[in-house]
Amino acid sequence: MTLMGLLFSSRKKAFAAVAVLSVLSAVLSVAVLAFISQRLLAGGADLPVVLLQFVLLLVALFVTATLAQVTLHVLGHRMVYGLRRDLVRRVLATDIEQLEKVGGPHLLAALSTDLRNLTIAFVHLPELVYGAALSVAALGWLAWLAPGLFVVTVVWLLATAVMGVWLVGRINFHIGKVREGDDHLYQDYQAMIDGRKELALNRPRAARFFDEEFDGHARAYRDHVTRADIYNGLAGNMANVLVLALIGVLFYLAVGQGWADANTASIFALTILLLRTPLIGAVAALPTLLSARVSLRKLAGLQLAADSADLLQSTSNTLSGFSTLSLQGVCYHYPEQDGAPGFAVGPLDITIRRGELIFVQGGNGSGKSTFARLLTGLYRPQQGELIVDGEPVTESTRVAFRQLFSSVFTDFHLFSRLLKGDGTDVASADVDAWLATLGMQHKVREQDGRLSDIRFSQGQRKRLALLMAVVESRDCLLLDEWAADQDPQFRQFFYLDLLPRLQATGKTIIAITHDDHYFDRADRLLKMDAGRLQEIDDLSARESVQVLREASL
Ligand SMILES: Nc1ncnc2c1ncn2[C@@H]1O[C@H](COP(=O)(O)OP(=O)(O)OP(=O)(O)O)[C@@H](O)[C@H]1O
Repeated sequence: MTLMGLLFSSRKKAFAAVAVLSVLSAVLSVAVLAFISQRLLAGGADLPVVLLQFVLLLVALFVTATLAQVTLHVLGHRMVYGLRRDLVRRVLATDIEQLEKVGGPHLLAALSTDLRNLTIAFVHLPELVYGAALSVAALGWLAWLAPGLFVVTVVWLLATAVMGVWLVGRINFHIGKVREGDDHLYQDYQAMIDGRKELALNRPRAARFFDEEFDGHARAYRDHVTRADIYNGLAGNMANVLVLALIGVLFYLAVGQGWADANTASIFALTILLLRTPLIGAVAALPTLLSARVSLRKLAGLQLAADSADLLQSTSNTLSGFSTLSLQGVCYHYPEQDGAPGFAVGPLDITIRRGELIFVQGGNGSGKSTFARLLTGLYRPQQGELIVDGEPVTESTRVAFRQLFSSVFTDFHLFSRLLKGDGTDVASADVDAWLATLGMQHKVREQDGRLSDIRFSQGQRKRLALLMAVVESRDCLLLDEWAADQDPQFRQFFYLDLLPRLQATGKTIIAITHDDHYFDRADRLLKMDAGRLQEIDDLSARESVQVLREASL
């Protein structure tokens, strides 16, 4: 969609008002010129009246031009605000598979660079709209004054525009590269922030990262943005010189060749000088408009979910109270990379009964976390089905299905806001009780529905993430290697005391774990191996897993 289309589609009436006001102020600008040439310069006895009319004309011009610009500015910034809201809502509604495909740095670049480009373009839009209206009004007047000179003017301006097309193509090319450069730079910033410890400990790595990755991208960005600006400057200068040349040509044709009198030629010159400012302004605004066009394309390329009114309304847990939850023939392939096939999981067949405590074990990279993402509905099975109490999960029930789960994944994010699963506030007493259970009561407290602090060690942050998950009071709790960062005492407390306590409240618990000492605490033990799931159903087999594991250590 174009900028104008975007603006027009959402607020038709306001846009129409701006257009009318712009045309009116442009007509008034030309009227001021006409008044100067026809009335003021003519002189006469009624000068006070003429001056009063002149002042009134100027006041009318000031009011309409200001109204047009203010309305367009307000409209433009509202538009950007709406776009920002839509974009964030759509990101929140988009499946994590797509978000992972796009990647964090690209999303950040879209949310910052693309929105900024659109904002800047909207700031320049008033000049363009006004310039276009002024050009039409001024050319109309010139056509009425001297048709011959008008035709020359139009042909000259069109020839200028045709010459400008090549330059616009070059500017557009470099603007596209600048936007790609933004994506690379965001990737570098992300690596620099996430890898701060590694880079601080290894200065040679930091130096090579700076020279080979960041600096290369920053230089490419600099070169493209410089070229875009040079071509733009060239376009501006060319427009300026050709417009001035046009004045010379018009004077020559009028006075030299007798096409019109000197007075008409002067009026043409005055009018073209009046047009020069918006014309140069339009050329100067070109890169911002081209950037906005590239940004609109980039935003469309993210393939985010469509926005809809009920997107963020809290989903009632319509599937609450399930008896069984099954995966039937569920398969999932990661996309291939550099010609190599992606990792494949499945077919997975498993039925989980309400209230069970299930452990999932398996080697690194065997597919446990992928299984967890499929089970929780975060990944869409490419084959097979999720089934709740005999009913397949469909597109319309997928979001509700996800609301069955609370989770602590290995790459969890710790929010400070405490919320129940239905989006309501958590009772302070519950939070305090859980803080005490998790041994965090002296470190952090609940304050206005938030945790007073979240800057803790990884093990402590995981305890708070568990607190967040349990106060949600959802039916199922999924924990991905939760105990891996806990000290031995708390790990023991977790397996022997906390999990049974949570299970006693009716929760179904699926815990991915390598802690084979506690495998016998689960109702069921599942093993993931090269993307296939098998159930280890007798204790002796569980012990053999344990013995094998100990032997391999
Ligand atoms: N985002 C991704 N894109 C492509 N492939 C992926 C992605 N995430 C995981 N994989 C592939 O899937 C395989 C299984 O990953 P998964 O995270 O499910 O393993 P895991 O059993 O949880 O491992 P670990 O015990 O090390 O956490 C990985 O070896 C990797 O090849």
